Amino acid sequence: MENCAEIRGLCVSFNGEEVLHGITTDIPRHGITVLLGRSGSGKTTLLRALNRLNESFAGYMGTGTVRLAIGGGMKPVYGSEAPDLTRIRRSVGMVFQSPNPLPLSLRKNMILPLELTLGLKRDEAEGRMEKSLRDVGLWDEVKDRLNRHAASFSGGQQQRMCLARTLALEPDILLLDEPTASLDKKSAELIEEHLKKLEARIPLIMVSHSLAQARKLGAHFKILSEGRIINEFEREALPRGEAAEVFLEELL
Ligand SMILES: Nc1ncnc2c1ncn2[C@@H]1O[C@H](COP(=O)(O)OP(=O)(O)OP(=O)(O)O)[C@@H](O)[C@H]1O
Repeated sequence: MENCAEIRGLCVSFNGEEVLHGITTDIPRHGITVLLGRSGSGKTTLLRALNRLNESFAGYMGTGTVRLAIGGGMKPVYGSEAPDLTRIRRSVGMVFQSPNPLPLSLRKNMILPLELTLGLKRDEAEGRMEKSLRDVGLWDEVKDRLNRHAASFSGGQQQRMCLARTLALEPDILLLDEPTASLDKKSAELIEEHLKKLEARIPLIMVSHSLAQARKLGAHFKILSEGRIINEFEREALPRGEAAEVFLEELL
């Protein structure tokens, strides 16, 4: 199976305390990979190891290797052979638990990263904005209100905008850290619907606390406990229907 990530002996510590203990795993290119585990098991830290976000925190230390399918081949993300950090962050998009719009209009939220990161001209950026907002089913809802402050939209709309803003940069891999945790059921379902469509286009690696969501979206599952992967399996291993959630719960 083609991989989007190959992780070998990954250890991460903060202030001398090791929180990931030699993780070795492959993440397939196709199908959503879901990271599950109890609170504090290291899911977010593992996700952040992929775009080197752990480095932004005080007291970080890491060893091991991570190779990602970015820029048309498998590339190390740590060490002297790695592309520069800006390039890595652009290639590995991330959507966080709560929407994080810039304190600007929705249009500026979408356009600025395209102009500043990709150097697109205004017309091109506007076109890309529309396409990405359509991808997340938001265009028709917001097209007449693009100059309104991003924070004035609903939480679900803001989160879809954040997803669109990340997708507009055309990342090679998309990381999702509990992307629906702050949303109501209906908004969460909308995001799930769009993630399901995106999986054909881009590798998605997602942390989720919702077993129902994991069952709905996951193709590959990795269960973490105390900084280690303790179980890995494919969708086919899940029992049918809601029994899948009981099965997953028992593994956590
Ligand atoms: N920036 C940081 N500084 C210090 N310790 C950290 C930092 N980030 C994570 N940790 C520690 O690493 C361990 C794993 O945390 P992490 O957030 O990765 O777990 P998680 O499984 O994502 O938890 P949750 O489901 O509650 O979000 C925890 O003990 C946490 O306190």
